[in-house]
Amino acid sequence: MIEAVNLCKQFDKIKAVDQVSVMIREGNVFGLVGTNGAGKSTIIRMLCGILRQDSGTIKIDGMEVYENIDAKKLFFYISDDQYFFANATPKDMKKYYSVVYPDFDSGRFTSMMKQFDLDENRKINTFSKGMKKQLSVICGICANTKYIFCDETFDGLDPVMRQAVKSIFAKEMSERNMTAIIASHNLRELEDICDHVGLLHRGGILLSKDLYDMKLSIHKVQCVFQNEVDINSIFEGTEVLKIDQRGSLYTITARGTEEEIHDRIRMSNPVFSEILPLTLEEIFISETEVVGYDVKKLIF
Ligand SMILES: Nc1ncnc2c1ncn2[C@@H]1O[C@H](COP(=O)(O)OP(=O)(O)OP(=O)(O)O)[C@@H](O)[C@H]1O
Repeated sequence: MIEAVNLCKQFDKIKAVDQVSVMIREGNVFGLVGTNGAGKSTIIRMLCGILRQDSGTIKIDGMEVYENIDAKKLFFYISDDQYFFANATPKDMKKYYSVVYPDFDSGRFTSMMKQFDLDENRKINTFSKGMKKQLSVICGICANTKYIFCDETFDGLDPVMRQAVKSIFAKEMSERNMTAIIASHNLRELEDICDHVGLLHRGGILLSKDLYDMKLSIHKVQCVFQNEVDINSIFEGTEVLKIDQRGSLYTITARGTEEEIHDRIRMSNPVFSEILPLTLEEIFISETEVVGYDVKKLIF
């Protein structure tokens, strides 16, 4: 488990990270989403022990991470500006990582390179940006670490490759309970892979939720009633996040289980009612609107 409590980091006058606390459970995929400059990379760099926090604590499996080799062996970090040795080939990087990570799977590295159609013997500095990203992902997966930190890893990959990488991640999670922390400025990118999303804004966490819980606890219903109704009295005692009315058609987003919402609507004799699926984007918009933020400006 990774546990960070009240992390703060300041660069001169810039408060890059301000009192951030996160708990990342084993086997989970934690998405860190936020605009440019929100503090995502700074948090990941602190979690990896590259930067030292000004205050707060970070524990990976109970160990401090800064300058602690035992803790660092537990994870692989794919940074947004990946580093490879000058003039190195993928084969050189494989040799290097085999020394750093005791469980590095060299056989798998070779077979994944073939699968991704990358040449192990070609100089990495002749690779395209996307090819370098693919190589980093292959190195990260083959390191066989318990945790993997990814900073904008899907950026720069074409849509087919993005899906391929996501399914490799999903397989690692189901087969060996790998835990991933993925930073992205795009919420849509995280929707199909994350279990938990933290929304970062100006160095602080605005919202941090389990996607499963979120999807179970907010619903959108579309309905038409026979007579004039007072929506607020139908939903009395529960929080209505949004009401949209077009003629006699209401679209209501409210907190509650599917059952609870259906029951309330049914009591008012609707002509028609249907629960509609909510995207992660809509959930975030609803959740942050109620605390006074226009999330569309922050992440879309
Ligand atoms: N080494 C540094 N020196 C000075 N300021 C820094 C440094 N690293 C980050 N910052 C500042 O800290 C803030 C957060 O930066 P960070 O790179 O963590 O954001 P981010 O959310 O990862 O952004 P992006 O999506 O653009 O990569 C920014 O204002 C940035 O200018």
